[in-house]
Amino acid sequence: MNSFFVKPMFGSAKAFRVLLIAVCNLSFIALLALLVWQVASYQSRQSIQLLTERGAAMIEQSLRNAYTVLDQISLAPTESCQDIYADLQKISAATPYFRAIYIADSQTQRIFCSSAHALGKIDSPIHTLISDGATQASGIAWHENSLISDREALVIYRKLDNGRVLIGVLDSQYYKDILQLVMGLRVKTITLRVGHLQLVNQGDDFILMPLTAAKNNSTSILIDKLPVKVTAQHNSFQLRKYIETNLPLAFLLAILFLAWSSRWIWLRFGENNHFRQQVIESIQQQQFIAFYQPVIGQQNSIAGVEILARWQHPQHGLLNPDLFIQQAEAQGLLTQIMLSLIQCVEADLSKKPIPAQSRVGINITAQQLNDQAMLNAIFALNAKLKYLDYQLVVELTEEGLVSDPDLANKIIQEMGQAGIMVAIDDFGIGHSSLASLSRFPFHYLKIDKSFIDHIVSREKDQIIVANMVDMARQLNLNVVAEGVENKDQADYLAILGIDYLQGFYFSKPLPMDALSVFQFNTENSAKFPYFH
Ligand SMILES: Nc1nc2c(ncn2[C@@H]2O[C@H](COP(=O)(O)O[C@H]3[C@@H](O)[C@H](n4cnc5c(=O)[nH]c(N)nc54)O[C@@H]3COP(=O)(O)O)[C@@H](O)[C@H]2O)c(=O)[nH]1
Repeated sequence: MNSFFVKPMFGSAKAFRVLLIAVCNLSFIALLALLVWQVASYQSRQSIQLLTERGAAMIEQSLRNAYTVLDQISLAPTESCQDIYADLQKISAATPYFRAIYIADSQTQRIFCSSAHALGKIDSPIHTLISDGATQASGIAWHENSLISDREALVIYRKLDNGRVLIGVLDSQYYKDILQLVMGLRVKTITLRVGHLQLVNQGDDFILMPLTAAKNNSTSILIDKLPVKVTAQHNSFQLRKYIETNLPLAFLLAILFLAWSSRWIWLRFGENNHFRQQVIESIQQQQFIAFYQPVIGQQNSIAGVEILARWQHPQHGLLNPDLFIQQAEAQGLLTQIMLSLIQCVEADLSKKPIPAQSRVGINITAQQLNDQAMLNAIFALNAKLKYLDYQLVVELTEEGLVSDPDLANKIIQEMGQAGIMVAIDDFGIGHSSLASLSRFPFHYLKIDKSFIDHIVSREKDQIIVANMVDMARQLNLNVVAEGVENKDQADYLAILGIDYLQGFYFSKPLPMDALSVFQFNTENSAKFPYFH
């Protein structure tokens, strides 16, 4: 089966986590890209808006100035062109964006005076400059040529009460320069719309053309009280520039997010975290329960039990401690499990399911000797068991005792003083079993199953076990043989004079219900007697 589909017992498969990280991070990158695009578009729009407003403000300022200039010219109705020609020339020359000033008569619809013609004399229909013939009080419009040149010009006029019409021809170059300077390369198309015509940039130059609909991605500013609109169409170059500006920050964000989210997903859906969460939930739901393996004594009856933890897992069923004790200890969860287990044991044993004065063995790791909460629980359990007339036996393996022998010694002594017996578990397989025996004040010695497995057939094991028993006698220690699986082993060990036997031949570890009805001489147990 594809490993992707194989769900580990605790946590998700690596392939699943990698896929989750990839999906999550790709989605984030897509979102980030969209965000960068949106921010850059916004910034670009804002900058174009600002530029357009600035350009429109400059154009408005110049147009208002131009009207003010026209308004300064006072014309008596009878004044002839010769009388005012010099003034017209002076005003026109002094105002930078004026190309010429003309005077027309609205009655005759003729232009009769010009600052740009010799002696001011001109005779031209008013329509050559003002298409509506000055029917309004004032106006402004693009004109494809002025009367002086064939270059386009912006024409403004003011109709006076006396029937004269003052016409200002403004240099289009001036407006082109404003637009070019203010907006330059930053916009794609710049349009100065006046009346029915618009001045539009094309390449480096501007052309006059009929109005077209403004593009979607453009910004327009209408100048107050004038039919003049400045429109700028956004430039993709500008957008790209803002995208590039935002990229370093986006890149940094992406790196931070990718690192953080990958780690989070890995841990959150990883075995350790999953395991931790499940353990915590299971403790709350009291899913750590105690099984009890009977220990058979010389009277061929239950002399005691060993408490063995089981995890009643909601998905995986009943789990043996090999599947969780080590991992729990590595994650600092073992003591919490043990505290929960002890609660279960106290409740179970309060029903007195085994004979009075039975030994009740509990396994604790050497590391837990450093754990005050664990020690407190052990001393409290001892008090409760004493009250129930049971004897607590703490089973320790030698590995770890040696890491801090002084502390271990102190605690074992304190336990002894409190009436707790201490057994050295799995005796004989460690590096320094004998040294441990000499160093620590044990009460029990539990011979490891590996010496019992071949006790009937292997002479060396027979010699070793016989010497262990002999040594234990001399050291005044009780001896338990672990892992007795058949009658031959049990018979052999009984003859050797072992105090207690424990193993599947007598009984597997049992839940409390089964333990309370367990009978040593029923069909599920070995025949008795073993001890002669
Ligand atoms: N710190 C703690 N350690 C604990 C606790 N509960 C159990 N353990 C340790 O987990 C190891 C595995 O325990 P378990 O799967 O319960 O196995 C025990 C017996 O079922 C097994 N056994 C007993 N007799 C026989 C037998 O005849 N044949 C056979 N194949 N197995 C047998 O041995 C285990 C008990 O061993 P020991 O502790 O050395 O007496 C085990 O190391 C437990 O110590 C806990 O609460 N805390």
